[in-house]
Amino acid sequence: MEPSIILALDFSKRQELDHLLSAVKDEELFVKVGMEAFYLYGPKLVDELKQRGHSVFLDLKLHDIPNTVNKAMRGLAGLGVDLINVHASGGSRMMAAAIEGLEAGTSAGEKRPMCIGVTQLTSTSEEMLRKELQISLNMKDSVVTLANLAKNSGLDGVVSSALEVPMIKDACGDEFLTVTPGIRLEGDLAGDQNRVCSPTKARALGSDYIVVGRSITASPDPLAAYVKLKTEWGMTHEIHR
Ligand SMILES: O=C(O)c1cc(=O)[nH]c(=O)n1[C@@H]1O[C@H](COP(=O)(O)O)[C@@H](O)[C@H]1O
Repeated sequence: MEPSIILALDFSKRQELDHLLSAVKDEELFVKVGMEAFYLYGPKLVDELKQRGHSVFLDLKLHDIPNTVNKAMRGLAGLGVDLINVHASGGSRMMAAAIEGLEAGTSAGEKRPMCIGVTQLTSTSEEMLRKELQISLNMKDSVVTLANLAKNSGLDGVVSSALEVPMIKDACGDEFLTVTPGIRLEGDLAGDQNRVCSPTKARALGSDYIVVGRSITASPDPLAAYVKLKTEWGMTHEIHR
């Protein structure tokens, strides 16, 4: 059973990353390693986090031709991460190839990493969708279309804003995982995020996991921020799968 708050380790300085980890050292953690840290510190960092007993979400948002994604996932599966992602807009063949690659790269007796598809990034607004990306669907319909595509391609869930979770659960079922970034504690700046939500509201909307970066990492007291988040999200909220 892992904690359902995913802490984004978005750092390019190893010292800052270690400082955060030492602030929350007594917590049972589900951490996320994204592009910022992985491109610099790579598989070694993932290995260290696993050695410390943390659950790890490797957030590299793969988006390429099916063959490349398949081969990349074969290698990444060997890192022993718990959760990994692709962009759902890469299409059904790409997503199916990702799952095949993960299965092929997972050693016998081990559990393959759960794989989720990013629907629309939480930094994307309704206006960007329409004007820049020229997508004729509104945000909720676009997110649900991509969630259905991800489900039918064999993925375990999706990344979206918490605001779209009820529609995703209606369309794809309760078991289909929803992982929701764009979480802000009251008073925190949204920054580059457009579709933001508080932890309390995310829980009420039925999110399975919330992803939190700057509300904790940019806080002068990261442990206090993490504990506040845990309280608002609900300490007893656990995922059973
Ligand atoms: O896949 C993700 O994790 C992700 C998808 C998305 O749509 N939006 C999003 O913010 N994220 C990640 O979630 C984290 C959010 O960070 P904060 O905005 O600092 O809480 C970052 O590491 C993003 O890369």
